[in-house]
Amino acid sequence: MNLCDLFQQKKCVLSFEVFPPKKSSGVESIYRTLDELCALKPDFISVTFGAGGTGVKDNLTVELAGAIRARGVEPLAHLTCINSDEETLLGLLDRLEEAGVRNILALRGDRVEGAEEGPYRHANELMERIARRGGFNLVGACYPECHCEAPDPLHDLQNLRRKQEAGATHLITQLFFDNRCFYDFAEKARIAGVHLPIEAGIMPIVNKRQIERIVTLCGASIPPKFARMLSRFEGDPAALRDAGIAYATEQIIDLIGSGVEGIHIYTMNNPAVARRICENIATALDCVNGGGAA
Ligand SMILES: NC(=O)C1=CN([C@@H]2O[C@H](COP(=O)(O)OP(=O)(O)OC[C@H]3O[C@@H](n4cnc5c(N)ncnc54)[C@H](O)[C@@H]3O)[C@@H](O)[C@H]2O)C=CC1
Ligand SMILES: Nc1nc(=O)c2c([nH]1)NC[C@@H]1CN(c3ccc(C(=O)N[C@@H](CCC(=O)O)C(=O)O)cc3)CN21
Repeated sequence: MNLCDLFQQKKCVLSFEVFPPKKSSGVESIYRTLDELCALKPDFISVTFGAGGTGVKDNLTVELAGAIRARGVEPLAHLTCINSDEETLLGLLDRLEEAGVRNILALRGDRVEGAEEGPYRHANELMERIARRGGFNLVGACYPECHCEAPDPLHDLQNLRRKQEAGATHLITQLFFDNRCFYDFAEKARIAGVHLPIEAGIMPIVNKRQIERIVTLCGASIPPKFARMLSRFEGDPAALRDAGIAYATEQIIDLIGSGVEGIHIYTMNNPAVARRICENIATALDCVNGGGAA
C-alpha cells in the first residue's frame, strides 16, 4: 500500500520506528521485537538506515522492511544520501522492490567522519533520483526546532518546500518534547506553502543513557517540566520509565486532541514501552478515527 492513501482514510495515522541492531547478537531479538510491534497493528513501521549516527553500508534495512511486510504491516524503509553512490542506491532500490517495499523515507543522513561526499547532497536530490527511477512513494523529514545546520528557520522551510516539490507525499518530524514547537512549526509550514500531512515524531525517554545521546543527535530542547522529571527519577529505572511513558502519552493525547494528522513513535526497539503507550492512547485514536480502527 502507498502510505499517502492512509492519510485520506484516517484522521490520525499511527506509526512506529525501529533501527537495525548494531551487533550480530541483536539480530535474533529484533525479529521478536517486530513480532510484538506488528501485533499492535500500527499503520506502518519505518526502519532506519543505520542507527543514531552510525553510517553502516549494508545494515539489514531491506531485510527488516521485508520482515515487517511478512508480518502484515506496511514497511517504510529509510535511505540516506550519505554512503549512497548511484550504483549502491539503484541496487538498494531493486532489492527493496523485490522485497515488496513501496515506501521510502529519503534523508540526507547523519554526517559520519571519514565518509565520502556522494552525488546526492540533500534529501531532495535523493528524492529526485528515486522519483526518476519510479516505483516508490516518498516521505521526508522535517524539523519543528529547525535543523541544526540550517542558517535560520525560513531557509529550513524553503528546503522543506523542495522536498514537497521533489514528490514527498507526507512528512515526519524530528522528535520534540514541547508540543508548542510543533504547533508553531506546523503553522509556519502551512504559511510557507507546505500542504503535506505532517506526522509528529514522539520518543518516550525511558532510560538515562538515551537522554544525552538524543539531545546531541537531535537538538531537541528540554522543557523545564521534563528536565525536573528526568533529574528527580534518574536514579530509579522503573520510576523513570513510567514517567517517560506518562510524558509521551500526555504529548500524544494533546496532539490528537489538537487534530494532528499522524503520530510516529520512535520505539527504540522497545515493544513493551510501545504497547503501554498504545494502550494509553487507544480511546483517543478510536475517537478521532471512528472506533475499531488500528
Ligand atoms: N528518522 C530518522 O532517521 C531521522 C533522521 N534525521 C537526520 O537528520 C538529518 C537531516 O536529514 P534530512 O532532513 O533528510 O536532510 P536535508 O538534506 O533535508 O537537510 C539537511 C540540512 O540541509 C539543508 N538543506 C536541505 N535541502 C537543501 C538544499 N537543496 N540546498 C541547501 N540546503 C539544503 C536543510 O535546511 C538542513 O539544514 C540527517 O542527519 C538525518 O539522518 C532526522 C530526522 C529523522
Ligand atoms: N539526527 C538524527 N539521526 C537519527 O538517526 C534519528 C534522528 N535524528 N531522529 C529520530 C530518530 C532517532 N533515532 C535514533 C536515536 C538514537 C539511537 C541510539 O541511541 N542508538 C544507540 C544504539 C542503541 C542500541 O543499540 O540499543 C547508539 O549508541 O547509537 C538510535 C536511533 C534515529 N533517528
